[in-house]
Amino acid sequence: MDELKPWSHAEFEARLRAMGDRYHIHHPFQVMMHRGQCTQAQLQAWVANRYYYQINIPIKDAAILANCPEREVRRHWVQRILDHDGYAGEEGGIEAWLRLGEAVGLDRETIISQQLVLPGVRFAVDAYVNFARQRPWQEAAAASLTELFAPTIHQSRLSHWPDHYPWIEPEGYAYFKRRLNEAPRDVVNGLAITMAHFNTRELQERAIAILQFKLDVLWTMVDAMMLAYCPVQVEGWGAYTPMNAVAAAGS
Ligand SMILES: O=C(O)c1cc(C(=O)O)c2c(n1)C(=O)C(=O)c1cc(C(=O)O)[nH]c1-2
Repeated sequence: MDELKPWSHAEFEARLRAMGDRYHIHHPFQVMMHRGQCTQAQLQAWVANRYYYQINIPIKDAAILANCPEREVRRHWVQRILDHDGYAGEEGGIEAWLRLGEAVGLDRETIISQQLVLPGVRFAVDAYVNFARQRPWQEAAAASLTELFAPTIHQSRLSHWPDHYPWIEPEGYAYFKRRLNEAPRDVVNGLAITMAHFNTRELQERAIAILQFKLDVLWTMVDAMMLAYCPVQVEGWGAYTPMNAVAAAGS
């Protein structure tokens, strides 16, 4: 049987973008957050858990660099590490995330200690880092393409949280503002790599599967948080409390 023809770049990109239907913006925990239905304890728990993602993004990007023999690609990709870690005169995204944590009422030692990070969140984030370590760098670059959908979620937080959660210190919003500038630039670069490398139908379908894997990482993180921080009542059984959720919920 003849091999299927590759999709045109336009069709391939459209198929990648269509996967935004499965982005974590549609997860019930994110929907609750978006509608202003989260308690302060739930928002704090989300920020503390997401910290584990934030600190692992530059480690993931360093793994991509380590696997990439192309200087031109590294010259661009290294900027992602600097965005998060910062450099002289630039505090970086991780510091901005810690300030978001403080703006929602956490103290930075608690966040940095990772004591609130749930096992499910840890497993999901570690799966992403391990993917970047073990797979060809072009595959890991394609996995970053959930960033296609990230500006929408960052913008919705900037637009709605100040009304819904007036107790959040305005200082906390710096992280989301930064990402509005950084993510579109990353996407242009990530898409160019993906278009160039995944150039047969088989490889294009592989790219779709990789993006689904990454969507699953993000979805699984919020699944773990929802189970831990939104009370579930099972008849004849106590409330569900994973090991370290009690301290996080502050109840
Ligand atoms: O708040 C979010 O919903 C969200 C999602 C994602 C994403 O889609 O992976 C990223 C970010 N934020 C983000 O801030 C960020 O720096 C980032 C880097 C990456 C990546 O895969 O390299 N994703 C994301």
